Amino acid sequence: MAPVAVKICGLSTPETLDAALLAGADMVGFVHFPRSPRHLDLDAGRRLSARARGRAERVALVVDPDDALLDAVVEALDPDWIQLHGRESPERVAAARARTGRPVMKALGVATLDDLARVADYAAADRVLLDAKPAPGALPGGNGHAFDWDLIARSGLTTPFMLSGGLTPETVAGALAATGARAVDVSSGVERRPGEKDPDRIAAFVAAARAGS
Ligand SMILES: O=C(O)c1ccccc1NCC(=O)[C@H](O)[C@H](O)COP(=O)(O)O
Repeated sequence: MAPVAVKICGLSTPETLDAALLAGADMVGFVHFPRSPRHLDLDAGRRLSARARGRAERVALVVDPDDALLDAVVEALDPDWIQLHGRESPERVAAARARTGRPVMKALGVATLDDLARVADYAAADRVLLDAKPAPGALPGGNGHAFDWDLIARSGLTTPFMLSGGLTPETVAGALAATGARAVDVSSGVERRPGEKDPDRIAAFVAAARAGS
């Protein structure tokens, strides 16, 4: 069986990006969303993404982007993936995929079985990322909250997914066992404080995910 794929999201410095690459992360995520403590402007995103080129799959994360923002992010970061982390419809996912020529990962917030039923609507996405549904007024993601993993088994979900939301080096092995996920994503759980990644926790997360495979 292939090893569990690991994405480290919200990287914002060369040092922490290098820590993720050295640890063997499969995907590295760059957030372009001004409200986020992990926001990178396009110039900073361009530099970090270039640094990771060919060393991991680079993910540009945007929230309800219009076409102009999609174009600008693709021009600057030349990402391997686009992650849509807002309220994008299935039609918008398909349009973003066609416009950018990049695979699209669509994040879906999960709090109930009904939320998991929505996965079936997103066949246009190349990958679905299941994250905790944010509280009203909170950021769309990166909140460090887990959802009830038992919902996944109860839903009968058969579509492959990336598991996200409140994962840490301490919990990721249990999450893999509980959900059967073959891909995981983390942001807050490898930080010292919002927006400040910890290289040691990044390494510990990747090792724990691989050990739990
Ligand atoms: O990380 C952010 O600041 C962010 C802001 C706006 C939309 C999405 C965001 N992050 C999305 C991610 O992919 C996170 O890794 C995911 O939500 C898990 O975050 P966490 O629970 O903190 O590990």
